[in-house]
Amino acid sequence: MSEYDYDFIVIGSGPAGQKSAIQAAKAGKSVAIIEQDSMFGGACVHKGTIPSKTLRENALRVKNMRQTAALAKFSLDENTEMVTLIDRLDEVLKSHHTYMLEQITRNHVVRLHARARFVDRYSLALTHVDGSLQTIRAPHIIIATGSYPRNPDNVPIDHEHILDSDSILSMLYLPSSLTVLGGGVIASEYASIFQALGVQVTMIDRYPNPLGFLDKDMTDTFVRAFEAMGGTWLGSEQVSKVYWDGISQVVTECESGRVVTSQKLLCAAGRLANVDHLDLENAGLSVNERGLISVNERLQTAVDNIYAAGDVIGSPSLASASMEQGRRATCNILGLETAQFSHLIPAGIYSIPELSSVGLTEQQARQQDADILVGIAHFSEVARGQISGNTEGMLKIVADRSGREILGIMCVGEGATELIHTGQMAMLKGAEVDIFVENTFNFPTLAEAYRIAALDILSQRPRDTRLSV
Ligand SMILES: Cc1cc2nc3c(=O)[nH]c(=O)nc-3n(C[C@H](O)[C@H](O)[C@H](O)COP(=O)(O)OP(=O)(O)OC[C@H]3O[C@@H](n4cnc5c(N)ncnc54)[C@H](O)[C@@H]3O)c2cc1C
Ligand SMILES: NC(=O)c1ccc[n+]([C@@H]2O[C@H](COP(=O)([O-])OP(=O)(O)OC[C@H]3O[C@@H](n4cnc5c(N)ncnc54)[C@H](O)[C@@H]3O)[C@@H](O)[C@H]2O)c1
Repeated sequence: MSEYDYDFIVIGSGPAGQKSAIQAAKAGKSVAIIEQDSMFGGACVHKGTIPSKTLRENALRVKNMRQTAALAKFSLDENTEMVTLIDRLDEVLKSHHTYMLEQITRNHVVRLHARARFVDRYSLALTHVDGSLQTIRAPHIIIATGSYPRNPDNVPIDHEHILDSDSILSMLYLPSSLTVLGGGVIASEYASIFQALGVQVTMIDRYPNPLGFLDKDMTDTFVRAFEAMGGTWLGSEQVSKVYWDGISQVVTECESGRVVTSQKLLCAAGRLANVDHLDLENAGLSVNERGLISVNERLQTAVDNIYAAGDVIGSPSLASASMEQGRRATCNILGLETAQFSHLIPAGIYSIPELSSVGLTEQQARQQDADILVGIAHFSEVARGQISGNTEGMLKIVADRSGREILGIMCVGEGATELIHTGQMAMLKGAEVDIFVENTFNFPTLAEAYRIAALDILSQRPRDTRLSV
């Protein structure tokens, strides 16, 4: 009899854990996936990606209604229940949950509802919901335990007035005003979504611009659009104290002396790796200085039979990247061939308006060479943008100084997170800027923006290398 219960044990059922388990099962291995939550799917399904994007759909509807002259002043009243704004969430979650469970069952992955901790490098102790204990062993263990919101000491989260990204959607009513602490991805998405719903939103961050990893033109467009909806962006402000006044307001004090009051506050100040209950030291593991599990390029930890994937290993902390890391961790253990991992991972921010980016920003590219060429297409120049009234956006292509090699592509505006993939594929295949000029696009489409931005670059090329355009 084997000394092991399974070939593979995966801790965590988020995007990283799921894809890791399915890949192992497809390779004919016996697999157990352990999830402490009653629901399967991790933060992505229950607290993050899917719930926030469901709310966003309704916020967009409200925003689009306001574009009709007769409804320009339309607003939701203060007693609007949050459930009406995420009315489709139950349906979306149920169908996603069913799809995931069917996939797990179809592939004979054993699902264990328990909290796992290491006993040694091959063994895990499971605490089941009824308090019972079980120990299971496997030669290969994958840690995919994800992350949870970081709550700074000076922000007393009570999940009623002062909320984090896990509890924000549990508010009963749409608030009249909301302070959003942070200028990162979660902050920008929720701030613009709530502002589009008519909530008076103030965003506060210690940095001068939100989403500092994105191209400055993109974030400037985001801030302009946010402020045009009535929102307030307060950059370069360090929050010193947050408290509920006990009556009706959350008070946010900044080191500059500025005081902001609002009905609710959302703290979106980053996320921390979920490792607290794992007893990593029993397996011979520890976390790095950022509290993350360090892995090598094969996603292997310092203990050679233990791999890790997803938010628990840090950046880019995306559902999209976590899935791919989970799959690759398993492939690496099994010696299955995978294409080289591409670092061209797109960023997609589901704010209003959407933002998306792949490769270098204009600022990053200029640091390497001041003479790069940049082509811009405004959605207002694209027939589809004019027809749909979606004229707020722009697409930018950053090319090398010859105007041929594509260094980066970024887009702001509705459809940005989809549009980016056309450029991503061109970059992955090493195509030159000309590909967007020499091929036919459907008309009218927003994708035509690629052609316009590429033509903009072609017109700036050194004379002898220009195409006839
Ligand atoms: C508000 C919000 C919006 C987001 N939007 C997007 C988006 O639009 N696009 C995108 O790509 N990404 C988005 N993300 C990021 C995305 O959700 C994460 O990158 C992704 O969920 C990480 O996947 P994971 O598998 O590493 O971990 P998780 O999804 O966090 O799953 C980890 C699972 O492990 C379980 N677990 C932890 N410890 C144990 C233990 N000891 N025993 C058993 N089980 C355990 C947890 O209960 C959890 O279910 C968003 C995140 C948030 C918070
Ligand atoms: N669409 C997406 O892909 C998506 C959506 C949501 C979340 N996510 C992922 O979730 C992760 C967490 O997102 P996040 O927005 O919480 O983190 P983040 O690290 O992106 O942003 C945190 C922000 O909070 C600010 N901050 C922290 N403490 C502060 C203080 N005391 N005063 C003022 N500002 C302060 C920081 O300066 C930073 O800008 C990200 O890594 C992201 O990849 C992705």
